[in-house]
Amino acid sequence: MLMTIDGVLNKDEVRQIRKHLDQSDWQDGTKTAGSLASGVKHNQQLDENASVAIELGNHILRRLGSHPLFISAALPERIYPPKFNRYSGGGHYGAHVDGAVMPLPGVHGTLRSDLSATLFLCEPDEYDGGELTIETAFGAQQVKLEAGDMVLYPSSSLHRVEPVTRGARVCSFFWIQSMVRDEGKRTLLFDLDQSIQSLTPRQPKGDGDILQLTGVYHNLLRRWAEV
Ligand SMILES: O=C(O)CCC(=O)C(=O)O
Ligand SMILES: [Fe+2]
Repeated sequence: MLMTIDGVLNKDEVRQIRKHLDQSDWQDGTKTAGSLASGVKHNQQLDENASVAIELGNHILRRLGSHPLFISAALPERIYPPKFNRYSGGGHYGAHVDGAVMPLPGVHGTLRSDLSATLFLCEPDEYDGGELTIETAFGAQQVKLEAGDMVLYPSSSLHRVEPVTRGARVCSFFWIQSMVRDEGKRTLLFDLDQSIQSLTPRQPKGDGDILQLTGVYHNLLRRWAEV
């Protein structure tokens, strides 16, 4: 499932984050390209060990942790510390698939990438090009969101970032290991949860049917979650 999650950050937060990012040292992104991406990556990234990257990343993680739509859709078990990238002057990222298993920086342990995320930190009118093009079963989808909005898509998808021909595209990007690895099962749980959420305010408190549906949700999660 490819979905957008609006308002992960408000415009004030984006402004603050951009103020820090625009003053930061950006490195050539090819330095951190893994074997799957080498040769196709032409962008800039913030050093993931820089204190500014760690602090801004933690702020994004706090916002994600209290975002009901993100939790419902991703069922996160682990989130890679958010990274930051910048494309300008024709910068682009050719077609690739993200690595399946990544070492987590700073700790012993790894993350299996089930979902990939891009959180936009600039408005669409600040740059030309730069669409995130994701191949899906229904054809290629082009994504270019407002600042503060985020796209979530399966890490198994072939994707690319189109050349930025004017201005600069600044984003945060990261990966999520979900409690529910299987995309189809995760989508069923998301649909069930969203239906329960929309029915709940319309029914009397303690309604037996909603209670039963909520039980079904948790019992499916109990069967499918790997924690
Ligand atoms: O910049 C983006 O939106 C995606 C970046 C990306 O695909 C990656 O770093 O693997
Ligand atoms: Fe990628």
